[in-house]
Amino acid sequence: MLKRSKQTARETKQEAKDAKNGLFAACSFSSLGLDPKLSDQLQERMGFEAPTRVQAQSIPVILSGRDVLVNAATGTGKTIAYLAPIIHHLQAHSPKVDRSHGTFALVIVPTRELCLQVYETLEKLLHRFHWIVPGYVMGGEKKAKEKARLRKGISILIATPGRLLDHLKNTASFEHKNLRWVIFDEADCILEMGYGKETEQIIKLLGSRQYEEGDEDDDDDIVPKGAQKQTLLLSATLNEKVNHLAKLSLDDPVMIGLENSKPQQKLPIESPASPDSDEDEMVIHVNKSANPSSEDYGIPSQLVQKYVKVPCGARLVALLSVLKNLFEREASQKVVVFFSTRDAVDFHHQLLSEFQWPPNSETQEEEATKELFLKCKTFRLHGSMEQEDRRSAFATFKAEKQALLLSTDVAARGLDFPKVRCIIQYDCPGEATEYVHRVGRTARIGEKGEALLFLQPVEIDYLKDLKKHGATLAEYPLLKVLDKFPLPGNMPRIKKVISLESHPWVISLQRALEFFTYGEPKMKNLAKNAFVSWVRGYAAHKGELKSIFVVKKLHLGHVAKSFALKEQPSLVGKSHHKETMKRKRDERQKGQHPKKRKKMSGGNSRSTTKT
Ligand SMILES: Nc1ncnc2c1ncn2[C@@H]1O[C@H](COP(=O)(O)OP(=O)(O)OP(=O)(O)O)[C@@H](O)[C@H]1O
Repeated sequence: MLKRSKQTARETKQEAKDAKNGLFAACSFSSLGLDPKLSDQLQERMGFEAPTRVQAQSIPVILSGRDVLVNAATGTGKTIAYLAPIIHHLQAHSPKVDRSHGTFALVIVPTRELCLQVYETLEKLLHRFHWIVPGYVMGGEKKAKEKARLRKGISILIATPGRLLDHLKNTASFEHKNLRWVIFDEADCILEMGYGKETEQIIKLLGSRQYEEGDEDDDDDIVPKGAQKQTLLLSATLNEKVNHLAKLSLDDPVMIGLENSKPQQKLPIESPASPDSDEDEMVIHVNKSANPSSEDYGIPSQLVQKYVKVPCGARLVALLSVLKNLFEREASQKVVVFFSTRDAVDFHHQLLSEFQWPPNSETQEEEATKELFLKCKTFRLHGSMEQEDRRSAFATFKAEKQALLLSTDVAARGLDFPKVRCIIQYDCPGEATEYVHRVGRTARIGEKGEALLFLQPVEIDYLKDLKKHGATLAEYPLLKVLDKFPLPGNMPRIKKVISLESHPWVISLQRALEFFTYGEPKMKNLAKNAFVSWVRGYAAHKGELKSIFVVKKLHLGHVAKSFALKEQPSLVGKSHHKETMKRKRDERQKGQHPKKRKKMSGGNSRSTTKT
């Protein structure tokens, strides 16, 4: 037995080593053409022994001034790949860059947390180049303070699209006539989040790619006339959806990591307004005849991907059991759980922060042995939180060694939390791209990691969709894990469990959770709100996924159970309530028993913003 576990440990170590070997290039940062002080900073101060492959491929091309599209797996170091060449050029700039020259480089990112993260990396990189000023502007911050910072001058600016557009339109002192680099990090996400129109306006307001010849000479204008703006688009899931943005912003781009794309071609700067209208002008073109099943996204090879099949009514118990098992197996680790709505995050956060175990204590001694069901610190992150709470949750979770983060998709893109061992997708992501980014919060830079996707039996076809994109998942042995837990009191252990719901551990934990939820009006309200928004979110799945996540197939009583509610709240909106009543009336008239068909009747509820 011991021999086998030693062998498994050896194999895991070897796999991790292989992943690292495949990730790094056999060269040094300085051999890529970066300034020695900058290479030193990367190697000595930041501890990066060698560049990753994507860095080795991208840095020389970006240094050469070409526009670039970079598609590389999550956690492969794309941030350094675009920041290092910019710093290389700026530190050598003559005359020496100072605040009065305004902004030279603009990095556009989809979320506030990513904005702060890129800013932190930039600060570290600029350690020896104090005259280059980093800065950020983003939603949730005080505009007046940002205006003051922009007036003073920021050399490299990180921004979220909405706030950037606001400053471009309304902050006269925002100096950007020396702008030389525009970077869209997580380019596809910026568009998917509905920032398409803002992005087009930003591109327009920043002006054409070419600095106009013959402009009046200006002392602060230090970019040579005729020089070109350089634009970079990066993501782990660049696909045909970014074509419109690519056509608008890129000139003769070099593709990195887009093997199926068309060869480089010269593209018109101004393109027709309708996205992807002309196939010949597409920048990213997935060759479907070479790969008829669709495009593969880069998922780290060392990531262990699993799914757990759970009937709806047992979902909550399964989640708590999986988490307890994870933290009992390895106390010192970090886990992220993704939910589809903000209300669901709030409910589960409150529950996990307060729910104690064992549930029934009859004596004082038993009461004294009670402890939190999950002993780790639990954090939450979503878009309705106050900016300060968001910032603090993000920073604290990053620094913790053992913790759990419950989040919406706001944490799915780009965030780099060190040492996250496991990603749980309790609510299914939308498209496969979101799956890729969520799981990409673990197994970063060659580290090991696990990902677990929760699916109801009726949703199992989602696995086929993932397979089309190169993700193959093995089944998680849930029953085996449930069997490990000691049963409270004198509950008999049944030898053969027929269904998951009849498992004694599931029954006892579900009962305790419902007792807890009904113990406090606040908890019950959180559960009801979470139930309502979850059902709406479920109804909002788009495109082909609508045939997998069919709201009509939901048993709302079981959904309620998954929020520790004993019965289905009649809160899906008055229209739903009316519909249910009408259906029950119809069923009675037809002589059917209403309880036999307790499915969702209407599928027209729409989700609120998911993040
Ligand atoms: N050459 C390197 N050697 C070691 N670590 C590195 C190297 N380059 C970057 N890193 C580290 O790797 C981690 C991932 O980097 P980064 O966040 O840039 O990845 P990414 O490719 O942008 O991921 P995502 O697609 O999820 O946004 C960071 O912690 C970063 O500091």
